[in-house]
Amino acid sequence: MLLQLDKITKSYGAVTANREVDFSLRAGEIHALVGENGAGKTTLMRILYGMETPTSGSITVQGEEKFFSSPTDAIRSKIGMVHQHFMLFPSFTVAENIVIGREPSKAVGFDRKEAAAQTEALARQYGMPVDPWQKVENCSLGMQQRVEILKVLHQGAEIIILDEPTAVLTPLEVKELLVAIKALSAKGKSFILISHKLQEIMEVADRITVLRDGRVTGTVNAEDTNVEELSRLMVGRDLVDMIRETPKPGKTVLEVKGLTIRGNQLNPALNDVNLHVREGEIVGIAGISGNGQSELLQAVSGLLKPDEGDVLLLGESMKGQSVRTIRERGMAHIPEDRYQWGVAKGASVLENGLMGHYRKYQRNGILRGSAIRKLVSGWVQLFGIKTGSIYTKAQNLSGGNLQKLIVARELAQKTPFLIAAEPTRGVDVGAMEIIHGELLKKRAEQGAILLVSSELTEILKLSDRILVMNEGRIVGELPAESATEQQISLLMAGGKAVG
Ligand SMILES: Nc1ncnc2c1ncn2[C@@H]1O[C@H](COP(=O)(O)OP(=O)(O)OP(=O)(O)O)[C@@H](O)[C@H]1O
Repeated sequence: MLLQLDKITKSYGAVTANREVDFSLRAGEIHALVGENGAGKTTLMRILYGMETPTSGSITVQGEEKFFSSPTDAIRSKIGMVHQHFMLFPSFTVAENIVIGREPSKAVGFDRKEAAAQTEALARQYGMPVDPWQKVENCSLGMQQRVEILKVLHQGAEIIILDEPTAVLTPLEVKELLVAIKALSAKGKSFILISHKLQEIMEVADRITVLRDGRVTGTVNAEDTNVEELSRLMVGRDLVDMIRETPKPGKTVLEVKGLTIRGNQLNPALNDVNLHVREGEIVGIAGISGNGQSELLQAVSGLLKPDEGDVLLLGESMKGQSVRTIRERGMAHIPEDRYQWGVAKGASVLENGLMGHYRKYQRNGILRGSAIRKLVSGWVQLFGIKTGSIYTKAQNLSGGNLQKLIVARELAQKTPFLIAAEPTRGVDVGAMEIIHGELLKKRAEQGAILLVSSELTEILKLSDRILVMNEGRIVGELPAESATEQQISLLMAGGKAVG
């Protein structure tokens, strides 16, 4: 046994994130940690990585009890962590990011060539190809993920914590990452893997520990369980398959005409994009991230001014209109990056619940306190948002619970048009079921939804029509009832549709 966590408890005031958690890791093992949003997975790993101090309990590494007061302590004990959000310096090269903190030096200053050589050697040794000289901001997300892992390997990690490592990767990048993790574990490295993607866990994990409400509800060998049993252990009930009613599309709500954005270093170009979404319809956009989906959504929501083309909402041109006006005319927006666009982290759950829509909840310039509190408390219940109270700061919510708050706020607006970008990123299987149900309810109420998701299963499950984007263009449209993952993947990669 390489690592043992004994009876770890962590309380934040009235909230207990971990309750007497026992967890162990063997050398060369891949041990998955699963559980509902807010179950306490990230907190437990932050404790192991020295970012938080446990209220009680102990950590033993290779038979020796340890007290970590910072990540530097944990790194010294050969523990590395790759966080949910990349922690790389975008303007630095791959090699610079990998050696940071342990930079090779020459007589005067930093030895770039040696850093690149070390990076190449590490990449070769562990079969994780990267380009040492490439700036991180120009790397694909898959490559960035490899850089994160190589960085902890460069620090000498034997135990590697991966917190939702596949959340932003394409299906191919996910496959490559899982293969790399397997290969590393065969070479003796041990992994703790947090993920909501139970299928992936079943593919790579040796053992799986389930957390619920901060407690361990069970540790099982992967070969003795299956996805259904895991879901049940996590959410405490069986999940039900949703019923999708036959679409009854009405009049056009959103029309995008010849939308063109000349690209620059930050934004890839958008080339003559045309699409429409009707009442009672979900139009899904599939594509490898970075192919113009973000720019399309930003242009539609008024965040980015296009060079050419127009966006019509309910028949009216939104050219030159502010985001506020577009929202007031009938748009709600679940943004793809919840931290950058979705919330103000230092504000409370209640304040975030109003954000962008507070004008609706005022009378004579004064916010209607009790009505607002009732409203936001209602969402907390409906979506099972785990929070100390509605006055808790958003930054203290777990990632998935923050996502549920944003989804609840935007769905509650009952607007004719909704942009749903990665609506279930980082949420657990139970919450995913609820969010999908709510999106379908909006469709049944004749709402028009533009869905962008890197999860093909989500696109296929929810969409009535599927558009595929590649290099800033719509390269294909497929009816959802006959589209297959293979067809979509081929189009996403720039191929032609078949069948
Ligand atoms: N600094 C903090 N202050 C107050 N409460 C916190 C703090 N950090 C975490 N929590 C609470 O502890 C609980 C566990 O959160 P944690 O982030 O560990 O969950 P998780 O299982 O990783 O969830 P997710 O799957 O959504 O990432 C949540 O209720 C969260 O709101």
